[in-house]
Amino acid sequence: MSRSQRLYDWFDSRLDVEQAQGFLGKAFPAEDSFLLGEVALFCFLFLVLSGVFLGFFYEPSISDVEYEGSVAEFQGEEMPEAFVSVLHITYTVPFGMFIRRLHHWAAHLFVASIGLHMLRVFFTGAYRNPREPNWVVGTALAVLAMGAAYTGYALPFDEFAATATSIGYNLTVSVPLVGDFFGEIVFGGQFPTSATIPRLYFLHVLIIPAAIAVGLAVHMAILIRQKHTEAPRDDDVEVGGRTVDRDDDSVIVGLPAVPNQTAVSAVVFFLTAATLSMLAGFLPVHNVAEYGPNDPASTPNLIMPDWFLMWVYGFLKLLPKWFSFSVGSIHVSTEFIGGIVLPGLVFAAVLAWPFIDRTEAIHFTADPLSRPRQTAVGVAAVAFIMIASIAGMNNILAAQVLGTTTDVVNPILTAALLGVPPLFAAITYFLLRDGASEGSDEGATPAAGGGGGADD
Ligand code: HEM
Repeated sequence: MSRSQRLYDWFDSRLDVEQAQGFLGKAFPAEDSFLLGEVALFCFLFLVLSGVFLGFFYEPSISDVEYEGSVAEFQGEEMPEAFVSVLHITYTVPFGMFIRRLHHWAAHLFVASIGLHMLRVFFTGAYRNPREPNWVVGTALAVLAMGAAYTGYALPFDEFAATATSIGYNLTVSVPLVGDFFGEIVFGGQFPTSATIPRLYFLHVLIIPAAIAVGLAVHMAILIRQKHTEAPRDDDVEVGGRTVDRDDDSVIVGLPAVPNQTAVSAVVFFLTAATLSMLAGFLPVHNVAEYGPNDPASTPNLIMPDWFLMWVYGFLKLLPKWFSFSVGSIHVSTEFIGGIVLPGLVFAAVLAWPFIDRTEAIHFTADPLSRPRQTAVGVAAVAFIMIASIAGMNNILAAQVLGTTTDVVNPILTAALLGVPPLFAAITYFLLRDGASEGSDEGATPAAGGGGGADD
């Protein structure tokens, strides 16, 4: 008996590997866009690993300490400990700057890949019956990912990031009746108190990652239970000596999980690692030494959230200040409407979508070109978020691009936000209408091809 066979038998007698073989042979459809979810998954892994490294050196406190590090301009100065520890990570700890940058880029790639994954699921109709629950779990994961990035933004406690984070505090306390309570829980009271950074740190390193990990476990469990969607097949497919009918939706045709799909996933893993390493090696991130420690007495000229929250900032910029009212003793402010109500409605619409676009249970994905209505809605939604994001940068657009003031560009941006999405939706609909047979969601998408496995 060979050594490998003996090793196999050793494990088999203890772990019943034989029984797991059915699971290891499960088929995974061979579609490149299905790998976006894996990129998000691997980014989360890199975030946790790099975050653990940073956690060894970061100090979640804003008590003043004397700086004695290698940045000459701060020598001997009393500064918040959180800020000092980030300078220490960046300039003194071996590989500190690299890991800090890697953590930063992994966070951005995480959110970006989630966004693209969500668009893939939307445009191919993979959210439809019976996958609505996974769409809902996914939406929660997207919110948590943004929450993780937001709570991490303020941790260096430099002037720029701390001021941008204070916008979140203002939005939180703007919620009628319960705002102050949540401001106390999340920020430890009036931003920034000595409790603010410890609270944000606690959320950033424990509560939100744990919630993401639980959400991911549920997301993957539902995926395995329901089986992955698959592109419609052109023809019957020969797999492992049996013929699978082109319309047989009880069987998945794809690569066996082990070893083929595992090899593909390994490539995605190493490509993600390589991309993040390249970014961390060559692209600097948020330069804390340049901004200096947070100074509650001053406000930086430019305040900006991260790009993925820019659309929310856009709502805040476009809503006129008079757009607020009172009901009895309850004041409904512009901050509350622009920063909480409107984004809340956007997420409510996202959550509700699979229950609006209702179908019979369906296994195959759809061709976006054969779904004029749904694709038109998707195009309008993307246009809406992009215009709102441009509005979030209205001051840069006005001063640096158009050489004018925000008073001039704001009405144009408001008109664009309300007018362009419906216009794009109408154009998309009319362009696709003739080529698609409405109601037949499965258009002429070419089949994913055979692959090596079939999974009942
Ligand atoms: C932390 C964030 C997320 C991670 C790591 C993640 C990961 C994954 C992975 C690995 C898959 C299987 C491969 C694939 O289809 O790409 C998947 C499938 C799926 N995801 Fe996500 N996902 C996340 C967020 C989301 C979001 C924001 C949505 C939508 C709102 C979503 C909805 C779905 C659905 C419906 C499926 C099943 C698709 C199918 O069967 O074709 N996910 N996810």
